[in-house]
Amino acid sequence: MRHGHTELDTVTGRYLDWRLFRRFVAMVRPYRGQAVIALGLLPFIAGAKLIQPYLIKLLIDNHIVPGSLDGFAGLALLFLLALLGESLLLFAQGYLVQAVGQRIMADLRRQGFRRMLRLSTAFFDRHPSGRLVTRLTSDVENVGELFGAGVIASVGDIVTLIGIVAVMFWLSPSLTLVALAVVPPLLVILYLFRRNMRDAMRQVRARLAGLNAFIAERIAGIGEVRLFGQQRRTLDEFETLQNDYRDSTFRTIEWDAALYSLVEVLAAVAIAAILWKGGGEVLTGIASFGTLVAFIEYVQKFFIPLRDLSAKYSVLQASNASLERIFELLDEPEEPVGSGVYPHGPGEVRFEGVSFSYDGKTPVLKGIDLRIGPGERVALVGATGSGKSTLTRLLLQFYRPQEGRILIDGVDLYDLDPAELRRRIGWVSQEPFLFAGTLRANLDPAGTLDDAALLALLADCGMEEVAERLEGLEGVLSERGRNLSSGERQLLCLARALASDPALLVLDEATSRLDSLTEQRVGEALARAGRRRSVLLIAHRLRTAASADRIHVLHRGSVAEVGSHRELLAQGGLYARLWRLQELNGEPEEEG
Ligand SMILES: Nc1ncnc2c1ncn2[C@@H]1O[C@H](COP(=O)(O)OP(=O)(O)OP(=O)(O)O)[C@@H](O)[C@H]1O
Repeated sequence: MRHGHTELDTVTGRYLDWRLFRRFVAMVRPYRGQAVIALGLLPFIAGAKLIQPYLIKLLIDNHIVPGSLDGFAGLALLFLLALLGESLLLFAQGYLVQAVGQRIMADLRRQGFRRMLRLSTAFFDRHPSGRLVTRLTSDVENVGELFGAGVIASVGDIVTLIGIVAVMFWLSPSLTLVALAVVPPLLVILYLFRRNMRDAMRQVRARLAGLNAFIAERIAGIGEVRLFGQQRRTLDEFETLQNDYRDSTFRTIEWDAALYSLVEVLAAVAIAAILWKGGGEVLTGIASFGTLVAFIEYVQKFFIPLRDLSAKYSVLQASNASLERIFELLDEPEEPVGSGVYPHGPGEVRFEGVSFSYDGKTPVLKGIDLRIGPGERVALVGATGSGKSTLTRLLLQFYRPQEGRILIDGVDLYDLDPAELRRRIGWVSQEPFLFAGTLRANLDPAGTLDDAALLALLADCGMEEVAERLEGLEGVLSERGRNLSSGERQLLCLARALASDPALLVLDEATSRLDSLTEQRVGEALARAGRRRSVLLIAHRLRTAASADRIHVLHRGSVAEVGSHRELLAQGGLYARLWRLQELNGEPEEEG
């Protein structure tokens, strides 16, 4: 099970993909004003930072060493102002960067979620929900970091570095060369760090996605976890996943700590070398004491951006995986949609030679011909897995057949706007799904019906008591409608399907969870409702299907028999056998 998750969260081969990165930078465009201000503040921040050691040098050389207080206070005040200025500018810049970063994150999440809502049903068959949640949460956050901690801060570091080296050269080229002598070993350390850190960070992210997917799946199936006594095993699998995640996090911490301490050591070596060489220059009068002190300050400031730059470069590289995952989602082709209006004809539905496979290999429906005339009641029966629900999913444009056509009043279904199509088809699926929210919002998502109509619908579907218990239309349903029984959920879904006054009603085992009395009552309501519209009915209990105008018997994805109940019984084929079997099992005969 564990591998099922981690395999999906593979660490990709590429490190930093500049094409993706450029695309990310394009996302900053709407906020370029703020981004430019944040960048524009960088030279001022660097200036405020760099002037401080120089002011110390002036204080020492012009006032402390000669013992002159003239102008001392002014310089000291300037030093204080430089410190304060640096802090204020850093605050303003940090705020701007974070604000832009958060906006980019919100944009990415919005675009990702909007895209998800437009993707084909097949996409969701392929991607576990936990992983999709991770893309819109942690992946987006990683990418948000790219802007703030990554791009802008790196530019800041580069500006500071260039400034420091320039000032050091200006003050003393010989001391600068001594300080820069530690740069080659530093580069080796930074190279090793970068290579190891980016791998470790990408592991962290991949493992977090795996952990999230696992948690989401097990929470969704918590009942089954308990039912099969799998708590212990689930906890063990969780522990393994989370230990892997923790271990990969430890690796990043180790590399980070190692980098910090090694850079400190090199900085100390550089300072010692400057003290040695600079001390001699001070004694021989080549350099002033103030220059030496300022140099030590500059060297310390020189190592910080170098170290940070390297750390940020690894963040940037590691974010590639997140960028890749987000853009992959944004590039996922949307479900192709037609734009035609629903025909205002009598409402004939026709399947012509329709074949379909979910994976493109295993055929699920084979050359289906089926007609639902205006106002007709057509039933689909057949063994489990014979393709009945799949046929209804094609009718709702959830999937597209590989062969054949589905026509509504002669118009190809795939030329129609799916939103319009789905409004005209009332569908009650085998697994009724309700959203957390009020009874009203579930019953009439479009908000088009008044209270009286909604209450009448509920009464028609035998839901008065439930509505009373929930204290009316504003009564709240919990997630997936868990505070209703499965039969009650089915009734509510029926009422919801009828609420839009559909031209065609598709009932996929829509009354399978009801007791006989309720089923009879709902059956009458459906028969009343069905008088004004066509009905496609799927039923395992044949007596539910018996009253249909025509019954199609599906067998392994093909239509094996077609006819009315009487005709099929007379044929003595599959349907007749099934009917006899159900009779023997005590299903009351009820011929239509
Ligand atoms: N999303 C899917 N991805 C891949 N295969 C699927 C998917 N949904 C269904 N199938 C396969 O398609 C076949 C037909 O499934 P379908 O749900 O249409 O059967 P059914 O006749 O409605 O069965 P039941 O009576 O159990 O509801 C089955 O073999 C099933 O395994």
